[in-house]
This record gives sequence, C-alpha cells and structure tokens, in this order.
Amino acid sequence: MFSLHQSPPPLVHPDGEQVIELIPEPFLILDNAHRVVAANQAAARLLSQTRGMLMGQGCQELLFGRPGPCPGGDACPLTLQSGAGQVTEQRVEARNHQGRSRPLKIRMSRVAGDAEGLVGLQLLAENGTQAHKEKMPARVVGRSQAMARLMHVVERVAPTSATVLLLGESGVGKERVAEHLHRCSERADGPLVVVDCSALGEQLIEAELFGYEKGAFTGADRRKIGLFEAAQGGTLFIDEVGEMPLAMQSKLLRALEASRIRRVGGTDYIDVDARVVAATHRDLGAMVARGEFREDLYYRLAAFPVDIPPLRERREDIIALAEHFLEEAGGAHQLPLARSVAELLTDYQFPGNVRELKNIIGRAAILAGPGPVLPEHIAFQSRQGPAVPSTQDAFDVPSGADALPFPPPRRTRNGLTRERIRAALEASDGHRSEAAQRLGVSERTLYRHLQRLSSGP
Ligand SMILES: Nc1ncnc2c1ncn2[C@@H]1O[C@H](COP(=O)(O)OP(=O)(O)OP(=O)(O)O)[C@@H](O)[C@H]1O
Repeated sequence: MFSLHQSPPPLVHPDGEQVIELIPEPFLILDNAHRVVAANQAAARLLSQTRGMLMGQGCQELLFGRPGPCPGGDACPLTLQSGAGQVTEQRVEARNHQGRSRPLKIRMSRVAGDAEGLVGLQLLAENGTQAHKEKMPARVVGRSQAMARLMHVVERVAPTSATVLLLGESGVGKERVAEHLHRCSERADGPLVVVDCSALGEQLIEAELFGYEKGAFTGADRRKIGLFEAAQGGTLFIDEVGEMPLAMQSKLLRALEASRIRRVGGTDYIDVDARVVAATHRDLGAMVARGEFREDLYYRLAAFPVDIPPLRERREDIIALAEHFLEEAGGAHQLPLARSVAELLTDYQFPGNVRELKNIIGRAAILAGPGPVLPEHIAFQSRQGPAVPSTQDAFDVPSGADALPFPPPRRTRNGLTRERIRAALEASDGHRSEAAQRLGVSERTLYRHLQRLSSGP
C-alpha cells in the first residue's frame, strides 16, 4: 500500500493519471496554485465527482464547493509544511457543491524532485465510509489554455452584477458555462432559470418572461409568474437571444434598464432582482447591421461578452471530456482510453462540438459493454473526415467554392447541410430527437436549422 510517508511515485507526466490509479487510496495531485492536476478513481468516488470534473478545481472548490483561485495565506484550507516530503495531516469539514458537509482527513506532502511545487493529497473519509451518491454538480471540464483563460474570466465576472453574453457555436457548452457562472456568483443559493428564445414565439416569450394576469388573453385562466420573477435573487439565462423577435427585444431592454417588469395584462410594475446571462450562436453585430437586432439591446447585453471556442480549437480538452463522459455513462472501468481511440478522437473536427463528443462516447460505452472502448465503437456523427486545419468555422462554404460550376450546398453553422439533415431524419424514421443525436446537435438546434433551411432556397 502506498503511503505518503514514502516518497510518492512520479505522478504527473503525460501518463500521470495511470500511475496515480495504482494508488488504492483516494489520491489527488495539486499544482502550486492548488489546482487539481491528477486524481485517481478512488478520490473521484469519495468526492462523488468524475475525474474530469475534479481536474482544474482549486483547493477552495475541492473542499468547500466554492469555485475560484486559492485565497492564499491563512484563508487557504490547506496548511502545508514547507519542506518536500514532510507530511501534514489535517481534518476539514468538506462541503460539496450541494452544500452537504462531510468530515475528511487529509494527508498532504509536497512532491519532491522534478515535480517540485506539486502537492500530493491523500483523502480519508473520517467515518471510514464511502461517499454516498449525490447528484453531480455541473462542472466545466477542460484543461486547455483557452478553457483555463475562459474560466478565469468567468470566475472574475461572476461575483459582479454585469450582464454577460456567452458566444459560441451550438454545443460548445454555453449553457454549461452559464451554470458555472451562476454557481460562482453570490447568487449561487438562488435559482438559475433558463429560457430558450428559439423554442418560443413572440407572444409566448413575453408571457414566459414577464408572466400574465388572469384574463390577459384567451386561456389565461389564472395569474402566472414569469421567469424574470422566478429568477428573483438568482440568475436568468436567456438562451438563443438572437432569435428573440424585435418587438420583444425592446421590452427586454426596458426590463433590464429599469429592473422591473409588468405582467401581460397587468398594470403594476414589479421590481425584479435577477442577474441576466444571455447566449447566442449568432453574430449579433452582423444582425444589428442588418436591422435584425436592436443596437441598444446589443450594447446592453454585450457589456461583457465571453467567447467559448469550438472544440476543434481546443483539442487538448477532447480526451478529458471524453473520459468525463465515459465515467458519466458508467464506463469508469473502461478508463483510461486506449491510445488508438484517443488518436481517433483528437483527429476529428467535431462540427457538433462537445455535444457531439458526448453522444459519441455515450454510444461507445454501450457498444463496448464490460470490455474496453475500441476504435470500432467510435462512430462519428457527421461524415466529415479527420481534421482539416481551419480557423474559420464550418459555417463557411468550403474554400474555393467560388470556382465551383454550381452553387455550394447551403450550410449552417454546424456544417449541417440540407442533405445531412435529410439523411439523418431518414435514418431515424423521421424522429427528430434521434436525428439530432446522429447529427450531434440538440433537438432545438435541429428544429432551428429545419426552419431556416425551409425558409431559404
Ligand atoms: N466543458 C464541458 N464540461 C462538461 N460538459 C460539457 C462541457 N461543455 C459542454 N458540455 C455538455 O455538452 C452538452 C452541450 O452543452 P451545452 O448545452 O452547454 O451547449 P450550448 O452551447 O448551450 O448548446 P446550444 O447552442 O445548442 O444550446 C451538454 O450536455 C453539456 O452538459
């Protein structure tokens, strides 16, 4: 049995997670900023998280469920002896993201040698019992520099009251980032309310956002509280804000400016205290230029824009995400992924971004059963082959398209052509949810594309 009183094995290396897996006790490695850089399966089980979720968590988040950097000094929950190899033991009342606390004993030491600065943590549940299964908190998995920068920005803006606009292709994780932002804010104990503008018509959006009074319209047989009010003290996440009809945009702007709303059919104003986070995959600036989006609302929403890069521009995240999804799908025993599978995944473009990867892994976990995941279990959802270097996204027609003797296929932001959508629907016997899965997009994204394609040539 490995003990912290011995010198730890060379733990962090490209193969580090495999080495750490040899330690039977729950074990974590933190870097000198106290962020998790490796965790074994036993630690993930003890903390009721996946290893992917643990990666990158800071000491505060790990022990007290509060995201953010190490506060340093006495505020840091880890009281370490300075010398390499010296072991410190400490008891903490660890609190997870759901606010549940659990006594934990931690043995810590600095890792000596090449890996100086790293901290090894051995975790012992105080009552000796294993963690009970709890709903996993939504965590943003990703170890790339781009994601580290993004998380830094999100964690800086979270405690403020700024309106944040999340930008990125479909499936990149905008909603997941919004959840994280809410969790890092002082409103974390309040509600996070989501409204998807692409799924609602103009009148419905107003009734959903602001609520209505009894008798406001046919069918309004009782008063209904709107989502702005439901988000009181919390966060209102307005997804696909680019799909919001113009008339509704001015009402939203007024609500944002005045922090008060009026229910449909009502006369009184109601004060609302909801922090607004909006998201879109559309180019709002271009929509403003075309007169499709109100300029004043654009500037109000874009007070703090945050770009979430597509997965193909942060390939370092692919394996961490794939392993996270495999664990989520109950495939922890199938970890780590075979090199051949990892190569297959990292060579692919992922037009459907993280959502597509999640679907691919979910399917592979089922096909692999109790055995390891093999390349033949990986079925890409688009027929797009291995990576083509690209800084532009799949939104654009292929380069050289001008020279084609016929018009290029009408493409959408996900690289979804009419032909791909038709093929997916045919293969799914017209079932939209299944077709969306095949294409690696959400059902509502597919619905949006169907509407767009049916309105164009
Ligand atoms: N960094 C991440 N870590 C863990 N899971 C993620 C991450 N990014 C995305 N996901 C998962 O991938 C799926 C798609 O993410 P999400 O719904 O947040 O994307 P989106 O950009 O909001 O998509 P859309 O534009 O279609 O609404 C979800 O199941 C989400 O939980």
